[in-house]
Amino acid sequence: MTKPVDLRALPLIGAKLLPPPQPPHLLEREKFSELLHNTQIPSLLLIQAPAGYGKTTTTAQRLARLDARTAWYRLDTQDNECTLFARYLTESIHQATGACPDTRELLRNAPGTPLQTALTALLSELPLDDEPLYVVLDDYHLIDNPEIHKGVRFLLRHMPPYLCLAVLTRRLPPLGVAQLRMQGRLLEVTAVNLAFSADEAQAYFETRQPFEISRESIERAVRRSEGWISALQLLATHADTSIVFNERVEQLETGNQHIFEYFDELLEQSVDERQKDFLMHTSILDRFDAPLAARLMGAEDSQELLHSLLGSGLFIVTLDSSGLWFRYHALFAVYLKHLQACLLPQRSRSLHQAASDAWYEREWYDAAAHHAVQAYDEERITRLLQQKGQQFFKEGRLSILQRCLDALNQDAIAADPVLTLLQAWIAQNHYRFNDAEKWLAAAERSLQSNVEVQTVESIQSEFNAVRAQIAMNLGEPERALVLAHSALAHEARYLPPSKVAAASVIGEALFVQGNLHEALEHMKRTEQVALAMGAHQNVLWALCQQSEISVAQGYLQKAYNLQERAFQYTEENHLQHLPIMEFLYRIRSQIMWEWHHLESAESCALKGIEILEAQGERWHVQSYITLAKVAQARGRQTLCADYIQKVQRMLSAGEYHIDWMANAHAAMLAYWQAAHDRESILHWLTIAPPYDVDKATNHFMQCNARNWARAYTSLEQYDQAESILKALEERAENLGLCTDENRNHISLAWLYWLRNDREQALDHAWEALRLASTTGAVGSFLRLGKVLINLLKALIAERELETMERQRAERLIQLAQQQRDFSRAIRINLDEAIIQDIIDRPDVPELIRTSPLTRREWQILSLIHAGLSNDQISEHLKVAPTTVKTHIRSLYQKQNITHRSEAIELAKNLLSKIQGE
Ligand SMILES: Nc1ncnc2c1ncn2[C@@H]1O[C@H](COP(=O)(O)OP(=O)(O)OP(=O)(O)O)[C@@H](O)[C@H]1O
Repeated sequence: MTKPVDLRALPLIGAKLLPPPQPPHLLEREKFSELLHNTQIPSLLLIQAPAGYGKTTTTAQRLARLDARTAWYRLDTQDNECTLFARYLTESIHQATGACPDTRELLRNAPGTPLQTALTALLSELPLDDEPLYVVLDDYHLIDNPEIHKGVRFLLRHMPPYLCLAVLTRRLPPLGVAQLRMQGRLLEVTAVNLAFSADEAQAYFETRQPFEISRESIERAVRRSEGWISALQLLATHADTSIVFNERVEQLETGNQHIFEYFDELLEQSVDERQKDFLMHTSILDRFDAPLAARLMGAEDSQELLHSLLGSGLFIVTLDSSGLWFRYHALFAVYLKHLQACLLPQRSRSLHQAASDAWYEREWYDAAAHHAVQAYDEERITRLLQQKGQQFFKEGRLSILQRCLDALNQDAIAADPVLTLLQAWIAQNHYRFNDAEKWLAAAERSLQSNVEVQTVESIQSEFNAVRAQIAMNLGEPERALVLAHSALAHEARYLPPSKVAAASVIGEALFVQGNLHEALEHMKRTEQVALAMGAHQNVLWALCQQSEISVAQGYLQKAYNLQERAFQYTEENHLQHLPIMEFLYRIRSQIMWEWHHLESAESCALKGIEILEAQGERWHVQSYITLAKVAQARGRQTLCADYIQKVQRMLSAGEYHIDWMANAHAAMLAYWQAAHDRESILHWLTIAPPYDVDKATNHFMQCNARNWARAYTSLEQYDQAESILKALEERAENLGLCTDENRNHISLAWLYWLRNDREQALDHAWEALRLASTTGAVGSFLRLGKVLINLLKALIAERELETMERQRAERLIQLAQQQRDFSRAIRINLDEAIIQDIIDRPDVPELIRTSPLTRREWQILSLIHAGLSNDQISEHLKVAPTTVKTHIRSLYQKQNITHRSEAIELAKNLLSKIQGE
């Protein structure tokens, strides 16, 4: 028999006392630059987060920046032996400070020394006052010996004030954390803090990937990984093109083998069979508390199991401050669902049924409906729809409504007017107009034989509300008006919000017919009725429509304010995830683009994509259009081309309203013009929707006709363009479509300028400038590209502009000058060899060698030296301005710089070496 190893006497492993090596693609994290100061030292720095969240890397990075004395101790399971723990601890402190030689000696000679004695000796040897000292206990979750916890508590009670114990752990250690928190001696960092933001992820990928990744993709990756760096790292390692990258991001939702394996190992190490059972049963839930878990498990001990799992450092997120509600981390949830489907497939249905009933009893009806759908349980779905379908509709919860209806038998729907109306509204909302009509007709047939004539009439009138909206969407406002009035003639017995919808159709019809004032008044009244009814969907719709009408009238600020009201309403009623929110974000992004607030325009478009993520790409067209426009304004040609391509693909694959098409075509034409792609413009003319200036009574018909004029102008067919624009202009002026007037004058100015008709060009430019004092238009001007500079310079020189107009013109010139043309976009490539050359020189500042800059940071330093502003750098490098800021902060931190002038000085010094000055 072999003798058991005496752990107390084992030699110490030197590597356990070394700070971890820095990863090769280390990202400086600005948000931690304020963490810890040598002046204010907490007793305990607790960094607690699940595996792979960056606890070790972030701590090591921050302590290195602080340049403080650090005793690093990486624990493993062997360190549960008390003396071994005391020896390593003493050794690490000794190596960092030279202190505690006697304790070190004592432990070497008497390995059986009790922990308490050893720690007392260690504390007695530490001076009472000294420079800050950080003692890091990394992977502390591996310690489960209560004696050691007791020893650490002892240490925390008696250690000198300059000493900070940094405990890095996956789970909460029993170290009297609550008391330290109350005493103000604790500093906590959690998974929420450690998670990478989209900006950080973008900076991280930019240093790693040679290809361009869209912000959309980055945000999706961060959303799905919840900023978990290990998953982001995996994406970076396993993708060599942007297409593969995007595929990997998609996989985060369906399941990635490497991540599954990672979680397999984690479960193997940290949970027992009973805990695993808990995970399997609750995996189907989007959120849970202990009673819900108990209900699904049918077990008494679920409270204890939950408690033990929370203590095991798994990927479980606490949802509220009461600490009663939890959910699984998004990627862990994907994994658990997969495991559940493999291990307990036969239980799936009954688990979902139990969950549906439990939620129903708690009056969380959409969760109840969700699980009823997952269980394919028609009975439960029907019961829920009959009781709550109207409420879902009123509150705009259309996604769950749709999933319920999709799971039902068609005859059951046709026999029920409420279900039919719900189904028809959903179909119309998805632009499946024929389907909607089929549902209505089927119900009419089915009901005719079963109910009285009067009832049939009133049902038909309610059905006409849907038909009115369909007619509206098909571009038939006259028919829409007739149907809407017929819907308003009867009480809405089955689905009261239908009547509000019919009323808003009348407003929409008036709007597209060019009766802006009347339309606005109508929409205001509709909003009031919807508010009184608590019909959220209709309230938001009415507000968005008022915003659209205000935009058409040229009052963009008023439209913005209306949108603010809608956002506020959303917040008050917790409606942030309703599909209609995409509409609100979309119209907000359009105003932001027009005002040249590109970052906001981009983030609103991305928000729209996020909201409709589950509905499929078809619904992202409008967001993609904005993203293409933003990319063009930033001079990012590849990205713009990608979005334009996507939009084209989607337009050719499905049918879209002329409003969407005209908007898309405008972006496409602007792109082709900037890319000097005459062929695409010529081709577009062969497939473009026909225009009719007489019908250009609204923004989309105006836009469509203007697109023709744009195309003709780009192709130097000026006469055709002129006749369209002149007729459009007259129509817009008569109807008070001021934003269109503004855009028409810009187009006319451009046209005449190209045709060398200077006087007319300046007349229209001046008029456009005047109108811009109401609209605030910027984006529509900048779309002209560099031509705008000469045009406006001539205007300032040759006409007597009022002060405000001149200032506006000057601002536009400035923006146009900063704007990058596609063809002129500059990419600066600093050669690796040259950088190495600089670093190798003996006369470079020490920090350049000890805190190496990334390639991107070198580029940015050289651009700062060249005198570019942050915005210009972002344009040059084709990255977001926030990314530039992140790089600059990191650069400053590394080189201990506080002002731009110092950066310029450093760059001058370094770059002069390669330039041989
Ligand atoms: N700022 C960063 N820049 C680049 N990579 C990082 C950064 N932070 C963490 N990483 C990478 O993420 C991975 C996980 O980081 P780390 O080991 O620090 O996590 P941890 O939370 O300490 O994990 P564990 O619980 O397993 O100890 C590592 O591969 C690390 O290199």
